[in-house]
Amino acid sequence: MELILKYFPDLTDDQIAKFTQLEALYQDWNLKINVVSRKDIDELYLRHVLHALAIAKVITFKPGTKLMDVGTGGGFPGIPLAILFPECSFHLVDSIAKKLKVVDEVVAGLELTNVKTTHSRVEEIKDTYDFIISRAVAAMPTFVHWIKGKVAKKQNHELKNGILYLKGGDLSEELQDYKTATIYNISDFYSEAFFETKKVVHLPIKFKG
Ligand SMILES: C[S@@+](CC[C@H](N)C(=O)[O-])C[C@H]1O[C@@H](n2cnc3c(N)ncnc32)[C@H](O)[C@@H]1O
Repeated sequence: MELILKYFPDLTDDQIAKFTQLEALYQDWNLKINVVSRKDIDELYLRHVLHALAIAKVITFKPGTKLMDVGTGGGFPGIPLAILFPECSFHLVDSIAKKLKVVDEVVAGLELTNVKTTHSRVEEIKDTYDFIISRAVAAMPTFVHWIKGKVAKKQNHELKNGILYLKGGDLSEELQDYKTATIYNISDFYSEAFFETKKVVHLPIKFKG
């Protein structure tokens, strides 16, 4: 928990309580349904929570912002961001029901009223969102194809709209066709060695006309 407070010192008591409770909930549920590897559970705050919150170092979502986490798995990056932005709504989607079972239990345990989950492939989702967030799900060309038509046209953010994707490694080849993408090095925000090669990619979605 100290790790989270090191980089997010302005958390409310409620947020601190929720981030603290998160670890026990994941440990408990992971024993029943393995969605997070043993090593990752031992370093939950570093590998999952802080990693997810790197998106909040790139943008502060305004109250009312509508987000979808595509391929949320065990709830990342959606759950930590939903704790940090309680006035925004988060739709967590995954095509594997077992993983969402854990997410549903964690959401219930934390009494997160701003999160809903759907068991579905994202291609089947019909709604639109201000931002689509994701980590480790698909290469950008596939991902952009999947979320076509799912980003809302209204632009009420300095970053406008679009995709915020947590990715690792060298992205130059994967992003070569996306000239409007901005890549943020997470090591500029956090000093832990774990983040050395990790990035947040923002890809705005442009509309014709
Ligand atoms: C490597 S896991 C990443 C999970 C989580 N985002 C994380 O970083 O911990 C990829 C997840 O994407 C989900 N997934 C893959 N293709 C999908 C699709 N088309 N629609 C929804 N979920 C998908 C998988 O079921 C899996 O849970």
